[in-house]
Amino acid sequence: MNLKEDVGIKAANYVKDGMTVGLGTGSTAYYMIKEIGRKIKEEKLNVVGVPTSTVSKQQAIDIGIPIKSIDEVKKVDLIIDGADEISTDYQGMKGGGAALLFEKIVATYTDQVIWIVDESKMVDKLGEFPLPVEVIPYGQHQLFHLFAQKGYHPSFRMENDQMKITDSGHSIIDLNLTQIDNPEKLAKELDETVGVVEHGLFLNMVNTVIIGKQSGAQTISNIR
Ligand SMILES: O=C[C@H](O)[C@H](O)[C@H](O)COP(=O)(O)O
Repeated sequence: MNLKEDVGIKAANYVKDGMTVGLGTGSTAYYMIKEIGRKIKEEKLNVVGVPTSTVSKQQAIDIGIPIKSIDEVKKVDLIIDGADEISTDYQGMKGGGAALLFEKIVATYTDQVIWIVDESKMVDKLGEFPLPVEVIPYGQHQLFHLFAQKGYHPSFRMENDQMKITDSGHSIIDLNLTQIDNPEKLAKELDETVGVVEHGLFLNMVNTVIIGKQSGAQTISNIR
């Protein structure tokens, strides 16, 4: 069974007629977007999608999901998105696909947040996956040194031997932390660091998690 496909399809069932839906990014969200496209075509589902990246936007356009930007809608009813790690207390890390900024903006203005993951993403503590920090290019090497001095083992995100540039023109510094004991403290510290635009800690944000398992998907609702 393709676990990402399974949870993508299950999550699309939360989308009801007339909703405005945040379209997450990544290899799991891909299946959710595909399923919403199918429902529009075959079941005449009537929805508007708010994409969180140029990749999701293009996929939505290609399969006929009507889209609007976050600034063109009054509010978003639901966002369905992937995650890189989810801890046992349902805090998340995102941004492995460099879409964290738009994902966090859309999630912030959304009534209900659903994350879809395969079981490999469930962890005791966040931090094994490198924490993405989106930074303004001006001064980014100073920031890199600052993170190195703090022992955060930074690395610039690369793509085809070039620095990865996000949809909003920023760079990404990944922090190789191994384990994050206090995500709230680290999030606050990064929020207060000049030059940091956003980071991949998505704390106290998710309402529902759908976990793909070989034995059958598990849905955890009413998280907050
Ligand atoms: O920037 C990318 C997003 O945060 C993704 O949702 C996250 O990286 C998970 O992606 P995937 O489903 O491909 O593992």
